[in-house]
Amino acid sequence: MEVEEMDENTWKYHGEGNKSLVVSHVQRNVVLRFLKFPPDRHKTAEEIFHHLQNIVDFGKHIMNLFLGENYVHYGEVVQLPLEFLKRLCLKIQSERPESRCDKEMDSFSGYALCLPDLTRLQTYHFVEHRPILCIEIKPKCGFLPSSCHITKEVKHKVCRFCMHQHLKVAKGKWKWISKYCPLDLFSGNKQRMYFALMSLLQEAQNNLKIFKNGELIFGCRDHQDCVSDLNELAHHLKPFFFPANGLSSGPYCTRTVIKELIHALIMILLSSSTTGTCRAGDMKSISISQGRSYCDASQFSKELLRNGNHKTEGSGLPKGCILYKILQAQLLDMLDIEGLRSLYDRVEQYLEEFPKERSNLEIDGPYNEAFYEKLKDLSTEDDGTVAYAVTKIHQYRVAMTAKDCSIMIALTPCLQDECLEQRCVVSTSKSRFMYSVSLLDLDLKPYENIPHQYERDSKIVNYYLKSIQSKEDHLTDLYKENEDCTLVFHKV
Ligand SMILES: O=P(O)(O)O[C@@H]1[C@@H](OP(=O)(O)O)[C@H](OP(=O)(O)O)[C@H](O)[C@H](OP(=O)(O)O)[C@H]1OP(=O)(O)O
Ligand SMILES: Nc1ncnc2c1ncn2[C@@H]1O[C@H](COP(=O)(O)OP(=O)(O)OP(=O)(O)O)[C@@H](O)[C@H]1O
Repeated sequence: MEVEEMDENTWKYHGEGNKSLVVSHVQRNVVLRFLKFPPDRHKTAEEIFHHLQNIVDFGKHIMNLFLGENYVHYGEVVQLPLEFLKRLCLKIQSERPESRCDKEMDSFSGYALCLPDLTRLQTYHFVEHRPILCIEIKPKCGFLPSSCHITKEVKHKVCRFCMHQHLKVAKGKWKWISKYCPLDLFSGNKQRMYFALMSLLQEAQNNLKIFKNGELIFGCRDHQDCVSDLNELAHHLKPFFFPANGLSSGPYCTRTVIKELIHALIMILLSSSTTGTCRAGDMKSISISQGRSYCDASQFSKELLRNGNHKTEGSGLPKGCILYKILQAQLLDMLDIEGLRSLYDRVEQYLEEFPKERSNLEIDGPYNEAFYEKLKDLSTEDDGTVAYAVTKIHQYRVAMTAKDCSIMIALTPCLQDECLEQRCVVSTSKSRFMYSVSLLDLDLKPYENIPHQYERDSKIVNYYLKSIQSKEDHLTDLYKENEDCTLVFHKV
């Protein structure tokens, strides 16, 4: 890092999640990503350096091979002056959403990750000063598990995202249940994908954000601080999608512009990149044919059923498109948390007896070629060994990472007659864009989280079953009340 960059005024608050906080440089296309911790649980500088280096290694040696080097930006660990960090931390504090302030940005260790600013185009750097849009999508888990270890039938029919919505709304995390269903987005069927993306625009939660020139113009920083006016969004998008024509404002314009955006996103999400190395090709494809390809709770499927159509089509994803790659990584969770829990207990028991073996089992890395090779073993025949359990745990953690990552799609208009390689260009009715696709938040999920995942899974499923049941009871009561009413009515 150059000394002049150590002025806190050249950095601004960009966003944060549950585990990290990001600031972006006001001129250069880079960001700093800091870890966050509860106030009383700070780690030593050495531990933080090791944690960040592990994040870089995991991106560089595992996710890079899995997903393709064009999509993965692992960055580097940088050391920063503590005085600068103290000032930066103070400067950005007032911009942080309240719901994220239960954790503090790590300004004590002096370490952070330096990454490219993914709201900017990653393919052509000569366009740095052009206006740019970036759409961030957190798609979540795109398949229904088919593991034989599953004890609740509903998990084979309703996806985790749709079930989780009920608990989130009950807890007050979000106000309304979203109509977005990840299975629609991952279906490869353009109609279903359109419905999924439109649903995200209607209820973005933390699954959709839109940035213009690096600034958030649509989406939620927080459940209490959401910018979600589609007319306002269309106003921002109009110059990008209809640069020359005087499409007037109003509901027709909003619909037209939003439609153009969604069509562009579908084309990009389904396009196959042929560039860059992606070693997942040497891994056997994992099929989801045993599980069904639609979710019973999806509004799209319900709508079809209501119209007498009993078959929800999935066209399948083209191999090589970003959604296909993410889905393949997610499918490494072959046993479901219910099947994994006993394997975790097996490893824990072993470690209790032989605590020094933890490093040999490579639970905390190193994330290298050998670790990648182990991920390729897709067998699910349990031979009762600790080695088998550890391999399945590694695969599960990679899958969970892919279930929680985000896609960044950056779009900038091509100039008239600008001749570019077609693979990075998307055409809409009245415009042409250069685009880049990147992935963020590819940190490996911790081993220690497994018991917590198990509990959360059963909480989500039980709450869903309970709320569906009480909805059914409510409908039965209503029906009975109506019957009573009818009787009274007849008497009169
Ligand atoms: O369990 P989920 O599906 O709710 O995912 C958590 C996310 O919630 P979401 O449902 O996307 O709103 C959650 O996101 P938010 O904090 O709710 O924005 C985190 O991404 C969390 O990951 P981590 O523990 O910080 O590494 C995520 O936890 P993991 O399960 O990925 O560990
Ligand atoms: N390299 C980047 N370029 C631009 N924006 C970024 C970058 N990295 C992160 N962000 C922004 O910061 C936000 C938080 O980052 P990130 O998702 O990595 O946090 P997290 O705490 O790890 O997330 P989670 O809550 O899923 O655990 C992202 O949603 C994204 O908008």
